Amino acid sequence: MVNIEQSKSYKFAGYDTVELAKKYGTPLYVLSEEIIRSRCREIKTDFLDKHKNTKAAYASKAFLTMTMCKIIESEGLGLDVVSGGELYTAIKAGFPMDKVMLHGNNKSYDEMEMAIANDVGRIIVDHIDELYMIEDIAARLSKTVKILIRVAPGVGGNTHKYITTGQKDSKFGIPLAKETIDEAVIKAMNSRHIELMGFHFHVGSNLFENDSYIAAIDVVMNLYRRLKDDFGFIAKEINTGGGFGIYYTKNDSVKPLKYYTDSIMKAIEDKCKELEIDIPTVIIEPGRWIVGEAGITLYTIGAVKEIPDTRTYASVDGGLPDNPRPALYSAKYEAVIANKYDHKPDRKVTIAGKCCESGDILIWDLDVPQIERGDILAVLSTGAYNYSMASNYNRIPRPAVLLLTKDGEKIIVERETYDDLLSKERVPF
Ligand SMILES: Cc1ncc(COP(=O)(O)O)c(C=O)c1O
Ligand SMILES: N[C@@H](CCCC[NH3+])C(=O)O
Repeated sequence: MVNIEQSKSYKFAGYDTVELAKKYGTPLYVLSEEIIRSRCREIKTDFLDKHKNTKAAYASKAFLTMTMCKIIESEGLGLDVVSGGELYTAIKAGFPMDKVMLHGNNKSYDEMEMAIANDVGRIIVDHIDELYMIEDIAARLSKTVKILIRVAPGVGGNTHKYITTGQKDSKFGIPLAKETIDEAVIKAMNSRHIELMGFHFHVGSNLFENDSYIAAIDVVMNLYRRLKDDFGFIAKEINTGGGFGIYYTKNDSVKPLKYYTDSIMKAIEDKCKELEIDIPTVIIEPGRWIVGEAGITLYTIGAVKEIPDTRTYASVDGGLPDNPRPALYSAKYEAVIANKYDHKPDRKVTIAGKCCESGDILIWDLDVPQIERGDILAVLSTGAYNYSMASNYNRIPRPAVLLLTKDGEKIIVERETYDDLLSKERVPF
C-alpha cells in the first residue's frame, strides 16, 4: 500500500483554506462575516449599551463594498466615508444616510453637494473654506447641515509616521490656534444652514495605548469650556475617531475594545465634571478593529529561490498590488503554509511578491516547513487596508473577495480580468 502523507490544512472561520484556493484561485481575499459581526456586537455590548449617549460608525476606508455596507447597516452602526466613491457605494447599497459621516481634508464641491443632497448625518469640516461651501450648497438646496469641526489636537499616536494624524504638524483638521478656531466657530454659529454639533479628532491608526486619546480629550474638552465661556457655545457631541490596534504578529500588545472605550468615556466624564460642562454624546469610528482580523489572503507559492549562505525567497502570485502595507509602513504579518499546517517549521524563508520591485516583500524571515511550488500561503489579518488600498501595479488584476458566511461562501467582488484593465482605455491612433 502506498503511504500517502495526509497533511492537515489551515482552517479559517471553519473553512478549509486549501479547498477555497483550489475552487476560487489565488490570490484571494477571504473575509469572515461572523468575525466582522462579532466585532460589531462587541462594540454594541461593551460600548453602546454600556455607556449612554454613545454612537459608533465603521470607518469604511478600511474595507468597503456594498455587501459590507449591508453588514454594517444590519448591525446598527453608522458609516464614516472619506470620498465621493465611498459615499456613492453607501448610497448604492441603500445605507441610511442619516448615519453617514463625510470626512476628508480636501473635499470637492461635488462631493459636498452629493453629501448634502443625500442628507448625510454629519459633515466633518476640515478647513474653514468648507463652511462657505456647505453654506452655499445648503442654501441652494434649502437644507440645514449638521457638522463637526475636526481639530488637530496636537497629540500624535504612537504608530508609524504615515498613520499618525493628531499632531500639530498634520494635514488633517483645523489648527487649534485661537483665532483660527474662533473664526470657524463664529462662522458656523452665524450660519442659518449649519448646525455645529461639536468637534472631532483622530490621533492615529493601529494604536495599542490609550494615552493619546486621553491627552486629546483633555485638549478638546478645554476648548469646549472656553467656547462656552466666550460664545455661549454648547457642544453636543465629541467624535474621538478610530485607531484601535489589532493583532498582526505576536509582538503586538493587543487590548480589548473596552480598554480604549472605557478610558475614553472616563476621561470625558472626569473632565466634564472638572470643567462643569455637560457630557456630550461620544462617537467612535473604528475601521481596522472591525475588519482587520476578519480577513486573510491566500496565495500560491511559485519560484523558491535559495541564495546559498544568504537567504531563501519564496515568491507568491500577488504581493504589493494586493497588500501595499509592508512596502508603505514596514507592516509585519504572520502567515502559514495552508496545505502543510501540521508540518513543523524548521527553516526561514522570505515571502516575496511578484512585482518588478525589490521592496515588494510581504514577510521577511517567515518560519516555514519545507515548501515548494504549488503550496498555498495564507497571510493573516489582511481584512483592513488591503483590498481598499489595492492597485493594478504591473497590470496585475485585483483578486476576488470571498465572504465566508453561515450558509456557504459567496464571491462579493469578482476577480478582475485583463480586459477589465483595458476597459477604460481609448487608443487615439
Ligand atoms: C478620521 C478617521 N476616522 C477613523 C479612522 C479609522 O482608523 P482605524 O482603521 O485605525 O480605526 C481613520 C483612519 O485612521 C480616520 O482618519
Ligand atoms: N492605510 C493605513 C491606515 C490609514 C488610516 C486612515 N487615516 C494602514 O494601512 O495602516
